[in-house]
Amino acid sequence: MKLIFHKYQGTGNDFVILDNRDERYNDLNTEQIRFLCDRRFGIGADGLMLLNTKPGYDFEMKYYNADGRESTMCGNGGRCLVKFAYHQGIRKNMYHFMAVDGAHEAEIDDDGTVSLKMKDVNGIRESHGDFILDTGSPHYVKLVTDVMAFDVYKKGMDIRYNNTYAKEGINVNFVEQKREDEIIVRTYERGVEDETLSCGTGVTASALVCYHNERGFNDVTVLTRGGKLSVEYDRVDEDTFHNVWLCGPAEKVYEGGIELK
Ligand SMILES: N[C@@H](CCC[C@H](N)C(=O)O)C(=O)O
Repeated sequence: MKLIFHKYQGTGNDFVILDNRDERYNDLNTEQIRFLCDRRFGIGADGLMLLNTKPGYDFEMKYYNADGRESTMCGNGGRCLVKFAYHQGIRKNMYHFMAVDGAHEAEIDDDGTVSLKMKDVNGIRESHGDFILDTGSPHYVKLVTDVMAFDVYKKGMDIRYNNTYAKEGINVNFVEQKREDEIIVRTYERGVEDETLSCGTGVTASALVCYHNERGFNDVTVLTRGGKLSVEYDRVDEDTFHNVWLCGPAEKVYEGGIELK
């Protein structure tokens, strides 16, 4: 079978996207998705998404990690899928789409920036001075100094595979506070089982942990190895966050065809 794919990236978090509105890719299996995401034998990507139809919404997002398994929400993926929908002719002032963690809104600015409304967050758990929260995907956040010199792969893997998280997995973020409203984040991603250049739900989790206004509106600039994002939100109380928006670039890289066995 010849498969037509589209490659997108959001701050270096890269994705294979398939237009599945006619359901032609419904039967893709784990092995095939893993092959498509393989950087040596396939196209290469951190994850794969299907653009599906969904009654009552502009579209549905289905997300798979590079290991071929369907996973939880992907923030950068969601932003890339909105840009893809726009390029496929789905033109809206405000997009409404369904994902695994519920309904999302998104908009595209004149400069191409894609802003995605994330789910409300209710609850941050503290453990040994680190933080655990769910921003659509599960995240572990650890504050460190000199994050660019940090061994993200080794330390991330140690946490992701410890007894507590080994079975379900968790994404692990290492965060350096640069200024009151600016942080640097590096993430070890579950399902990729490596550091990625950026992780949207991880950036969001890190920004919620690093609030600067005790209550009300916060706007945090987040630097990743793949570029700059911003996270805006209202801090309702200690661990309740509403109106959480993840904003940044999402670009088409190329499109092509590949033979599937
Ligand atoms: N890169 C994503 C997160 C994708 C899901 C994650 N790997 C998981 O399995 O939890 C993002 O931008 O949020």
